[in-house]
Amino acid sequence: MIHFDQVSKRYDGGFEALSSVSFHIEPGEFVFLTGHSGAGKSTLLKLVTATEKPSSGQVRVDGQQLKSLNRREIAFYRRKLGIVHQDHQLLMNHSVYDNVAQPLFISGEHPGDVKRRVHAALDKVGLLNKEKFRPIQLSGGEQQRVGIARAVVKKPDVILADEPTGNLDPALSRDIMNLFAQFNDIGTTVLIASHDLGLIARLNYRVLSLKQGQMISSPFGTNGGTYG
Ligand SMILES: Nc1ncnc2c1ncn2[C@@H]1O[C@H](COP(=O)(O)OP(=O)(O)OP(=O)(O)O)[C@@H](O)[C@H]1O
Repeated sequence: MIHFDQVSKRYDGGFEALSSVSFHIEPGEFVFLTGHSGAGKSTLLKLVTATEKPSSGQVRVDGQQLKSLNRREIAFYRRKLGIVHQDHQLLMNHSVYDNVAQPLFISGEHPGDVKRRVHAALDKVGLLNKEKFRPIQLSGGEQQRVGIARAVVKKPDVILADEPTGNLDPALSRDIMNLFAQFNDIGTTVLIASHDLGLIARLNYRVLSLKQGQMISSPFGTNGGTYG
């Protein structure tokens, strides 16, 4: 589903954030991406979302060579991705309902479908009773769940999450991971960047580890990895 072939990313200014990274993730896999701060995790995710382009090498997702896509094709490509940000990036002046509906409004869905799908997504994350609230009226964990509902409302093929449990306590972090596991159970490919080694160790998923821009463990295997 996600293929990196000898991918390097050098930012303007010359810093090489990723160096010749190769790995692949099969459809329906659940994979953690870990590494110290600055190791290149967010950069790797930005290459998958086509927010950044590789300086060299190839990124293919679901058979599509990302560097050959034009702006319109990138917007269309992103429809198959559900992206969860650490800081939620919610619209604070809008209701929970409107936040979750946002991707459907953007893609011009029929209003009847919007309501059905938003309610299904909110139900999945346990927030159906808070659809009229504004994000500011919710706890951090609830806000993160709104972000997840927004990411999954279009039934993406791939969920990408950058430190989705960064500010949450251990119990809430487990709840969030369980949610991702539920989406994975129905076939969604999941890639999560996380520092939380304790949480990762408790879950039996493949771990990709980056160290100073290099992939240092199990790029193709199925066992866990560490970084040090
Ligand atoms: N737009 C940019 N321009 C220049 N350098 C950048 C840019 N974005 C990231 N970098 C650098 O690339 C390196 C990798 O950054 P990245 O955000 O991918 O790391 P990370 O592993 O996600 O770190 P963290 O866990 O702290 O979020 C860092 O040294 C960072 O300073």
